[in-house]
Amino acid sequence: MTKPRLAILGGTFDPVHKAHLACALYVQQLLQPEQVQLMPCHLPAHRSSPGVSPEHRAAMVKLAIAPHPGLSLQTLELDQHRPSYTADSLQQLALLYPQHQLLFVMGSDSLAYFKSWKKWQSILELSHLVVCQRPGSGRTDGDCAALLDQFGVATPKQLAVQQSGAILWLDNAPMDLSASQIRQLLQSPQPELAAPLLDSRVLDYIRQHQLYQAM
Ligand SMILES: Nc1ncnc2c1ncn2[C@@H]1O[C@H](COP(=O)(O)OP(=O)(O)OP(=O)(O)O)[C@@H](O)[C@H]1O
Ligand SMILES: O=C(O)c1ccc[n+]([C@@H]2O[C@H](COP(=O)([O-])O)[C@@H](O)[C@H]2O)c1
Repeated sequence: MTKPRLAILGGTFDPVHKAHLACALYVQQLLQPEQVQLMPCHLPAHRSSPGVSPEHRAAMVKLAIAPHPGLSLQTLELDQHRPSYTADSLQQLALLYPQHQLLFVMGSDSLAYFKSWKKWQSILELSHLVVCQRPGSGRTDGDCAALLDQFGVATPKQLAVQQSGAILWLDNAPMDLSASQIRQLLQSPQPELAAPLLDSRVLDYIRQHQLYQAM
């Protein structure tokens, strides 16, 4: 019998935007995990601190996923007040969900520097990687080529055959947007340009709490 799946989309979500949601929904539809959990990191290990608090980032994720059954918030990293490392989080998730197959979801820009992540080999021992295409990061960029050579490019069916260690390169339509672009727009003289890139509830929350404002 095939195992139930749990997909995890890790991120800073500063703020969560429409490409995150599109990616999560694409994975949900294609791979039918029991849930796609959006897991905000507490302190990213690899970049400067987020613009807003973990509480605000989590609240925005909750609002963005509210209309989508099957998408949920995973607070494991937020609950631990320390830098977040994916290998450690997946280790904990494997204990919490011993019956499940874990799928770690990322954008192709993340795969491009995956070999610099802490214990990246153990991530592939604990989960499959599901890679959502992002403009500017193709199969030959950064670490992608070497990883796809070493681990192969899996099909959705192949994910069922092995418990972990496969890389699935999705055929999603790439979406050219980022949280940094949104933060910049929100601080620009035309903050309304950020509106189409965000779920409307998230935009309302940002306005209500006066987040990402120009200093
Ligand atoms: N437009 C996108 N297409 C595909 N994947 C994306 C896109 N935006 C973000 N992701 C992926 O979602 C995950 C979380 O991303 P993150 O929260 O850092 O958002 P971001 O838009 O990349 O933020 P920033 O611009 O601040 O770096 C990462 O794996 C990232 O690659
Ligand atoms: O564990 C690591 O070494 C590591 C290094 C870089 C990124 N990550 C994770 O990758 C996810 C996306 O990161 P980011 O910066 O695009 O938000 C997020 O869950 C991070 O915790 C993890």
